[in-house]
This record gives sequence, structure tokens and C-alpha cells, in this order.
Amino acid sequence: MPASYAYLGPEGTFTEVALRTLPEAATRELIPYVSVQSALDAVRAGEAEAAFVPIENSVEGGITTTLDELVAGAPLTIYREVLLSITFALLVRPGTKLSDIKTVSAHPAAQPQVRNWLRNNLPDAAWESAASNADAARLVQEGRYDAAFAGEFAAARYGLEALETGIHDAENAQTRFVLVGRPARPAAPTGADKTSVVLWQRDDHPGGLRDLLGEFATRGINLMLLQSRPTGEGIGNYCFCIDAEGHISDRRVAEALMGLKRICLQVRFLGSYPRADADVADVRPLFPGTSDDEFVSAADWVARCQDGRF
Ligand SMILES: O=C(O)C(=O)Cc1ccccc1
Repeated sequence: MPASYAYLGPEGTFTEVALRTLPEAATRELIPYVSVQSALDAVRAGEAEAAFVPIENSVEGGITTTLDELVAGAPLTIYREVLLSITFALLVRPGTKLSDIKTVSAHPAAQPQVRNWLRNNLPDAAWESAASNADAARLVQEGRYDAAFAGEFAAARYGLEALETGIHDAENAQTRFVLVGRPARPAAPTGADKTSVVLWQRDDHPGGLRDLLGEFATRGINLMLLQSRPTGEGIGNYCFCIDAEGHISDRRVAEALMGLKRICLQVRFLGSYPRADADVADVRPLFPGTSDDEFVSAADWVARCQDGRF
């Protein structure tokens, strides 16, 4: 298997910075791709062992390109996640003044994080979306746009200077990134894990979403993400991307997935992997009656009843 990780490039993205925080990245060749799709396709084609892409940010929610690829593309599995705090720098060609800036560019997910700053400082600048924040910096270097919102670290790479740093409308804005590979056995549970799935309802009925959520609730499983995505089959047709606390090898999670498999049209397992916030998170105490031991003894009890040994 090629020892390389594909990532959303070009060089100098927040994605690259987040990827380099993973110890395993030090032993891999890191290859930038022009889009989330092309990085994921490199994995599907066997050109890269895994791909590292943004999936969610705390201001705007899901990064829809990534979610839609994981929902509808050839199956892939999430193995790791990384959380990165994000503030932007306004990068310009040397000598550019604020009053010279007519066009600004960045990844679409950056816009909600700098909207107020733009309103207050560059209310007339036209927004131009780029494939990534570093790509916006590259386009500024080429003279296509006047300024880019990107990491301050991207300035040197693209011969730009930071006219302003520390730009963030929301304090503590974080972006979550995932390492995605071809489907294989999940890593062993760590005690602070997360399981990601996509659910498609069998039919439209009152309380349908509550029925899906109930499979988690009755087993004491907390949810960390619930994002609906259109199925593409008409207005009102959605599937649900869910991150739940726990690992598929935890009995309560496995039983919840079995319940969902029985009642959903389709369930796509996206992986069980260690939580990036495990150090700081108060790992929630288990809801009474939901430990592996309690599932095992309940199953034993049913078996004994079936046997007439109760
Ligand atoms: O990694 C980047 O630089 C990206 O373009 C993705 C992104 C977008 C917005 C915030 C963090 C990462």
C-alpha cells in the first residue's frame, strides 16, 4: 500500500497544519490535492493510503462537500479526527493597502467566520470562493484577487504579507478534520470514541426522526453531530449524518446500530475512531444500565428464560 496521505491543498492550508499534528503523518508522504473530491478519489483509486479533509466547523456546521462524498460516494471510513482552532490573516501582495482591496477570496467555509470583519473593514469588497484558503492565497499571488483569508503561515509560501492577523468573528472557532481511508476494521476502542453513521428513513411518517434518535436515547448514547443532507430525490428528502459517543465494539452502540439497521431503509457506517477532544472532554459517565456488562448479563438472563432456567 502506498505510504502517502492525500490532503486538501495546495501547500499552506489549515488542513495541512492539522494533518501534521497526527504522529502518523510524520512517516507518510503528504500529497496536496486541489479539492476534497480529488483527495478522496485518490484513496478510492488506491493512489493514497488515506485522505485528510475538513468535515465540520464550529461556526458554519458541516463542510458539505466532504459530507456528501461520505454519504453518497464509494464507501470510505473515518479513522482519526483532529480539531484545530482557526483565526485568519488577510494576505495581500506586498505594498497593497486596505483601500486597494476590491476582491477577497477564501474557501466558502471561511466566509461565515470573517463576515462581520468584512462588513466593518471592507464592506464593498467582492467575495470570490476558492477551492481552499491556501488556493485563495495562490490566486492573490497570481494577481487574480487582491486579498485572501488564510492562515498567517501561508504568507511566506505565496510571497504575500499579512495586512491583518487574528481575524475571527467568533471566539474559539474550531474546524474538525478527518483522516479517511478505504473500509477496514476500526481501531480498538480507547474509552473516548465516536461513531459516525448516515441514516436513510424507510418512509415518511410522524415521529420518524424521533424513532431514529430513540435508538440512541434508550441506550444512553449522547449525539455529537446531527446534520441532514438532501438525498437529491426531491424537496423534503433528507438523510441524516450522525456522530454518536462510543465505539461500535461497545454493546450499547452495536445494539443501537442493530436497531437502526432494522428500522432504516439504509445505514452507512462511517467509522469508530478516537475523539480528538478526549483530553479535555469530561467523558460522560455511562447512563445506568448501558455498560457492556449490563448488556451481557441481560442477554444471559433472556437466554436462561428461554431455557427455562429463570
Ligand atoms: O484547510 C483550508 O485552508 C481550507 O480551505 C479548509 C478550511 C476552510 C475554513 C476553515 C478551515 C479550513
